[in-house]
Amino acid sequence: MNPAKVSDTPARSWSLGSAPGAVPLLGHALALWRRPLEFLASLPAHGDVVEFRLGPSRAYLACHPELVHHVLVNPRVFDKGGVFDKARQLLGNSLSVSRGDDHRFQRRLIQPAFHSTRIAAYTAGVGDDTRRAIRSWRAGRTQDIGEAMHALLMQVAARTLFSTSADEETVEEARQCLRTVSQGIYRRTVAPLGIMEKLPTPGNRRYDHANARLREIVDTMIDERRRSEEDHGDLLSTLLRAEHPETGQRLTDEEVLDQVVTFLVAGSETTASTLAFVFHLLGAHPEAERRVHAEIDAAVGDRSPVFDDLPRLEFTRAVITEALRLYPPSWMSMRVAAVDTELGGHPVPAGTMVVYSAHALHHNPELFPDPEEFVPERWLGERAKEVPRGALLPFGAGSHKCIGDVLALTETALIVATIASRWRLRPVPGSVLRPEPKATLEAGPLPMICEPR
Ligand code: HEM
Repeated sequence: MNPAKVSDTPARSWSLGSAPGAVPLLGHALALWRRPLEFLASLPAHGDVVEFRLGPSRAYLACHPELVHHVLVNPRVFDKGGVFDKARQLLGNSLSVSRGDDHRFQRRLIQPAFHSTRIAAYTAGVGDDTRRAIRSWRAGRTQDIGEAMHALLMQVAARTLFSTSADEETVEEARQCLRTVSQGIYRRTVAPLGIMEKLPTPGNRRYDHANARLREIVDTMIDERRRSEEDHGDLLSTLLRAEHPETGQRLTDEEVLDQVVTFLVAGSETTASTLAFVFHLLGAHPEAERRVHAEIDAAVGDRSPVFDDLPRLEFTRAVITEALRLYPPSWMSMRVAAVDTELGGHPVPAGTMVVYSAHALHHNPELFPDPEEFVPERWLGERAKEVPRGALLPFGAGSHKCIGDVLALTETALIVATIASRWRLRPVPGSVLRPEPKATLEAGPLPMICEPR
């Protein structure tokens, strides 16, 4: 097959390395399975492109930001195959798993719904939702901040997507279903064979039930909304009214359902984990915490923060960016070479898996000095300009770049501002952060003590 027509890899001499420590038959599969973060972060030291083996198959990690960019902006060559094909069976043909012309079509239709001018309206109630959620917090009480943020995020996601149509009980039920579905999708996409999920085990039955119930809940809301024909100013209304700019085509109810479930899966745990990491970092760095508190007090005071306050929360946003650098929720993603091609001048045969890892990029000392240190100042003023282009990649790049990035950053900043204006969260002595790399990077158990400010 002829090499595909792609924008060339940036011209310079790129080094190809091999991951050390391959085990007979398995290659590096065990290392990637058992300690994925350490394994991925160790690879850039061996080259700009590093080859590793998963059983008999060869795979490549694109380590240099320019090569990662090259992979992500050439989706016809580096295609969303592999796990995304399996995810498609689970999520329907929605934005995150579609490809090619179909993806381009969906993206054009849906992109306006995420335009920054709409985000202000979607997030208008986030501060009030957060206030309500933390009303039950008591001085001295310990709580798992990951769990608390997950519950809150589901309320916020429901508000953003469906405004007021969901009652609290239904939202909580949807949250429980979403947890089961997200974990099930992860297990099913990484499982090499499609047999295990078809067996009538209790776990599979739980997954099937949660998936059916979640879709039923969302379906009911779409149905109600279609009948009322009112514009509620939320994401669901925008999706239902979205029209392709050229063809005028709209999404069917089934397509809206797939998209909404995808937004819940792609947007809730990622944002909730980011918040948990932010509060963990603030609890561990009192000086940064003081600065965040002072900034929020000056910019927002006692009222609920809104979208327009964000420009004045510069340090708070730098803390969030630094949390996303240290703990990117989307820690690894992959593409498959659709045709024989090359990466950094090295041949990549069709069918080869090409991986990019935000975790590996963000922890590379060549890109970020003292990569393990929490330094929000990296993202302020002139210093921010020193960060190499493409080195920070929490939301990916190219045509599949996260469509919810502005929404996620806005929700995160508003929630941090609302909570930090009232509470300081202290780590429980002796508790240690152990991030869990699953479908997203989760914070794991994170007990923190609430102290009123
Ligand atoms: C901190 C929170 C979030 C992070 C870190 C994050 C990260 C990412 C990343 C890295 C990708 C690209 C994956 C790849 O290249 O394979 C992605 C895609 C996507 N994200 Fe997010 N995301 C977040 C929040 C959200 C939210 C709030 C939504 C929606 C409400 C969302 C919806 C999506 C969708 C639909 C895609 C697929 C886009 C496409 O393929 O065109 N995400 N996200």
